[in-house]
Amino acid sequence: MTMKLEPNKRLDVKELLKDLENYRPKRRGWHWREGRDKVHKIGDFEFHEASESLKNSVPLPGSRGFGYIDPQPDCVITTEIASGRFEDDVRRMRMSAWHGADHLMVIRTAGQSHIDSLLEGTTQGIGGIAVTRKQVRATRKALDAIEEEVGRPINFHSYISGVAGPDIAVMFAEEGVNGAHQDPQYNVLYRNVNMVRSFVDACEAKKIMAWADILQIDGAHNANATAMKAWKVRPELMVQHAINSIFSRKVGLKPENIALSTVPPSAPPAPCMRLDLPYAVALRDFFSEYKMRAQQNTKYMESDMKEATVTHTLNLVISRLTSADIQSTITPDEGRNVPWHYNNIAGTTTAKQALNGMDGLREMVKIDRDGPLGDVVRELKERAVLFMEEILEVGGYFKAVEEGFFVDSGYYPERNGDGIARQADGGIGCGMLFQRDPDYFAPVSVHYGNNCIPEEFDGKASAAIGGDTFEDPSKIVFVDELDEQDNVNVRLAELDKYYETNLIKPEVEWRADGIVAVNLFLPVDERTAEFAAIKCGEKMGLDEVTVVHKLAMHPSEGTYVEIKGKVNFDINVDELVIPEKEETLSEEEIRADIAENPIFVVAATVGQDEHSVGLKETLDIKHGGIEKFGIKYLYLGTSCPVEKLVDAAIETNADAILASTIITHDDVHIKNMKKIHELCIEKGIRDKVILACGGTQVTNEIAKDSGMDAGFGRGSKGIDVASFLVKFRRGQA
Ligand SMILES: Cc1ncc(COP(=O)(O)O)c(/C=N/CC[C@H](N)C(=O)O)c1O
Repeated sequence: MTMKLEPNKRLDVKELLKDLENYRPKRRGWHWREGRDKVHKIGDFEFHEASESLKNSVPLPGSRGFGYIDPQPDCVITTEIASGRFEDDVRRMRMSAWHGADHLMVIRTAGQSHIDSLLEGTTQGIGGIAVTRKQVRATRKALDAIEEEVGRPINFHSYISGVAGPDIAVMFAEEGVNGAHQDPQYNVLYRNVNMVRSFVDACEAKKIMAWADILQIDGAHNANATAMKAWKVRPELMVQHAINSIFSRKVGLKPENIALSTVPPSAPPAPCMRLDLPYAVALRDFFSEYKMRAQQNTKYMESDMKEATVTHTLNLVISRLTSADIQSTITPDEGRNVPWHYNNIAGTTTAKQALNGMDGLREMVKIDRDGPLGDVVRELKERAVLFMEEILEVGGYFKAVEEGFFVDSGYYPERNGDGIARQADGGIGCGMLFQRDPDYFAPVSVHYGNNCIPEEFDGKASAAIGGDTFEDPSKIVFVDELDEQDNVNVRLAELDKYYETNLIKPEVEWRADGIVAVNLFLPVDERTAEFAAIKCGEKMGLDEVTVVHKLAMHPSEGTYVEIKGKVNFDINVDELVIPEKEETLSEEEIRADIAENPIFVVAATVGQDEHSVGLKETLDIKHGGIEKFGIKYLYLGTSCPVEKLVDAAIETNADAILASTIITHDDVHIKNMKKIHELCIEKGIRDKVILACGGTQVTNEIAKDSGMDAGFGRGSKGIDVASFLVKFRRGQA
């Protein structure tokens, strides 16, 4: 039943859908990363806040300089995926897992909170995904295979809220969901579900979550995103955390499964550290027995992905200066539209990179509680306690909600009277609560509150039905599809020519959606640039061109614009001309050949170029350069005129010239390569000397087109060059 994934094969959605009715989750409950409390020796370094490494992963690009290590931070890292089609989301989950996410959160389709039953089948979602049993089961089955592939358990997460909360809790427990948001305050404040109904439902839902060992995330972060000035609700956020946490404890959730959803309430250009760090400290003072789920604040995210990433990084500094058991990421394009594949990865890798970089920060930097931070911490706690006291004074939580205590834009005890007020006798589901009869009996194994179990069942309520679905999964009713049109099979059929074929199209959310993004700069004001950019996209042959981001570089000098549009072609990969990848000879073979037939090389960084690192690494023995294989060389340094380099080759009767060129302004790298080639012809040595050029923007194709015998791009090493020289001399390259 378990799918097997091969790294060099795409996930087969059709195989995933096979035999779903018989799929059973491998395990229940939340998984924390392994090895969090030990020192990890990874590459040349020790990590003090890391966890076990992955079996398969994609390291950060910068890992190239560190032996391609990919240290995994100690905390769980989340990415939220919900393109609306689960069959595309599972592919994106696989990509995210390889980049370090082990908590995959699926946000529900708009308004699912108001649906008072379970959705069945796999309908397409809007701005989220229709969370149905089939979608959950298919996703958990895919994650079973993905976690095998990366070598780390993955937590699958969604939401237990809305009027069908308890039903969803049961389905999640049956299907092995590992984490869920559950906070009755969310229903009340943001979905206007009747407050009494919400708390009664929450008793049932939380009881079931406790049984299934599902980790709970609360909903306090929403006040952040909803309040006019989020930093003003800091006292209230702690009150909301307190209410949901103690309520959850009373129902039976264990503290280590109660995660507070904490989001730094502000962002630059505000002095966000001075507002958010004291808050993070105060929160952790109050709630040290629970887990912290830190997340970037989505409220201040605009369409500028770089800006979003910098704010995200500042949030991560707070996590490292205080604590985060789960670091949930937000995609940098959250401020634009439904997140795109590669932006889920971008959010994940921002977290991984920053947390790697700040490993052990608290061993060096201490929070100074004697300075201004201490005063703010105390003040925030006082304000929170006063808020809680006033709730009691007015007659309790429901009364306080009716009086609009929550999400008021005032900095409590200030009040601006613009809080979200709900009536205890109003909202969705109002009047739908019925007192249980004295002899009420529910034949289920997990249930909240009075349950008068008949003597004959000896305290085992579910014995009345021979066991319930928690005990006997064969009793789960699995509905494959309800809607003949809106289901995954129809979607797969529509795109059949792009599944397991040689045809591909660019995509950002869904397979073959054809969407591409183009970044351009136009030397005009913002308004003109917006329309000119669209025209550029159309002239490039894109359809449905829209601007997804624009930023004035100057009121009149120019504007940076990002557009998206659809291509109306697909690529047949079989028709691509892909040059054979150069196979590198073994070290021994290279060394033996050089020992028999020495090679002498002259090398320099040419033109006005001062970049020397890459060439030095290619040459000297310390970095595995060509010297390591016995090749002798004369290094002429940087900014070396090509004439001087060619003359040196003549004087030393060199077998090869190695030129390095990083700068590509005005295609200077190409011009220099051509000049070396022409000079060698002029001086009558072209057929006696091997010409090779390296540089971050150099490819083998560009170099050969410019008269070189080979080109070496980013990431090339000494052995690549040495192997080429030997093979070329043998006439094999
Ligand atoms: C406590 C709670 N319950 C339910 C829902 C979702 O409920 P609907 O299906 O009604 O949208 C949410 C949503 N939060 C957004 C996710 C955020 N990006 C996060 O990571 O926390 C929620 O916070």
